[in-house]
Amino acid sequence: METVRFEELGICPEILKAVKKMGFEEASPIQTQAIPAVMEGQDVIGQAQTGTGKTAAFGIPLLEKIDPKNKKLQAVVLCPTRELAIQVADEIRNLAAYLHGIKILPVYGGQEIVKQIRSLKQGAQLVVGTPGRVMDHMRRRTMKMDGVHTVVLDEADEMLNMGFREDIETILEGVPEERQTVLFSATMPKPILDLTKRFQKQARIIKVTKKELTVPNIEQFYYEVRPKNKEEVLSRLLDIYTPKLSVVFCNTKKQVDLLVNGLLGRGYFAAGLHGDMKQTQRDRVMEGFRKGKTDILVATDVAARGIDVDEVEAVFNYDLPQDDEYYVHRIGRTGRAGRVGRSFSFVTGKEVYKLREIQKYCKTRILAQKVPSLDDVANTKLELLMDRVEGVIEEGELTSYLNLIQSKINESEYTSMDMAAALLKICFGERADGEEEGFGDTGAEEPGMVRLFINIGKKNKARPGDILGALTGESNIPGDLVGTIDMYDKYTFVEVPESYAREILSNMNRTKIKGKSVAVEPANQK
Ligand SMILES: Nc1ncnc2c1ncn2[C@@H]1O[C@H](COP(=O)(O)OP(=O)(O)OP(=O)(O)O)[C@@H](O)[C@H]1O
Ligand SMILES: [Mg+2]
Repeated sequence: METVRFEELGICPEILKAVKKMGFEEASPIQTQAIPAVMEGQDVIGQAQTGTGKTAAFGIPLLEKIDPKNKKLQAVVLCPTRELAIQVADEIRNLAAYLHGIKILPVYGGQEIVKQIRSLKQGAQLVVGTPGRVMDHMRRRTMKMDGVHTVVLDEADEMLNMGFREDIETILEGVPEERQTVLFSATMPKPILDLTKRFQKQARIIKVTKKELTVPNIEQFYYEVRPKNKEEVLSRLLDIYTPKLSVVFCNTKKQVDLLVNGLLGRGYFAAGLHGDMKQTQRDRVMEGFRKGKTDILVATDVAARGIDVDEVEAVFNYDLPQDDEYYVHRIGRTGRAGRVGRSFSFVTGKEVYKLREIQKYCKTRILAQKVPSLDDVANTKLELLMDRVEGVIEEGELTSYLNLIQSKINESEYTSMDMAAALLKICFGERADGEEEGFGDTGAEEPGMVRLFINIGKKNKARPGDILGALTGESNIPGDLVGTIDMYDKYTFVEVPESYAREILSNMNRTKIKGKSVAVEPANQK
């Protein structure tokens, strides 16, 4: 089905104005089909790929159906995670920017209930919430469901899955039976679809049919990786593809914490998100990620569904997801609203069979890739640096530098080529004309260890013993835990347990070895 203009969908001028302001030019296929159907009052099951605007597909007709003069609660959207509830409420609020008298409120666990009750008392007509908290408010009678005419289950298959099903039943029992019930998701497994009859009346299935479940504008790759090498491979891919923002999915909270520490130790801006964190901390992490202060979000499946952050250019399955559907949702955090994206999945041993199964389920191609070598990484870094050089030349304003070079050339035998090459070598320290083939590679061999680069200065005659002394003295790290100390010319590397890496990084810059200040940085710094 062709896309159409929003003007053709019978939407009120206020919402049309908001849609324009949000930069939507035409309605997506799911919006084209679902908006009129939901506006008419039909029960709908809407299935369309990730990032294709399902939120507005139910958000717009919901707003059309809310009577601003009636201050009672009229519609409820249920979402599986707190972050998604906040996001969906925000998107609907944007759509309602020019409508007066409609109050939209997100309610979710972990947020102060007293504050929520106060807001609810002021009369919200649309609540976007997580099931647990909504049930809580229903029990307290702070959410009265007798005026609710529409219920939306976003990520419906997840909401009707075992973990949420009972809660959803309880909530729907509290809502008048003549309600409209609307379900949306990018995936709708058959067993769940069979279940929907219990909640809906003659539901109309609107499926934006596509051969594949995943979005075609996501390039999908996989790598066969040994578990202990995953972190190293991840950093190489980050360095080579330099995604603006990325999401890395792990299967356990513990792995999330471990990986965040590892990435921080390597000099990346990473933050973790999982269910054991306090809500205030979760909110802070999401805010930092949305603003681009953190460029790598390491998360469990709490971030797999619905989360919409424009600039996510890569998704990593650090661990392969347990369910096929989750693969679709996880990689769908990139390539949204027509943008391009890439996904990288790590498989170990027999998981390669699991990957084939995922491929079959999604009807997509996931291409096998060779793990990039350190040389590949170095070449990319050099290319990026050269791009920057070009940019700076284009910008101009180089006169004072040109004069400096000219005078240096006049007083020596060097050519400008020599100077440029030398400057590049200084900027690009580690490469040293390729003589250290595979150099630093061993850093990945020792699990749990982080490689740090210590610049002890040219004239410092420090020996490994001195460095070890300073390291252990400053950071309380037991001497026997320090791995190799490699000294190459004036470069010194140490391997230390990642749990100490951060401490060392913050302490060592204030440390002196043999009376000279030293600088420490992660060896693989971007
Ligand atoms: N018609 C449109 N034109 C351009 N952008 C749109 C349009 N509709 C929605 N968007 C934007 O596209 C992005 C993705 O939308 P949304 O989050 O609703 O996707 P979704 O289909 O719910 O995906 P998921 O299955 O991952 O939840 C959002 O940033 C949204 O603002
Ligand atoms: Mg969504």
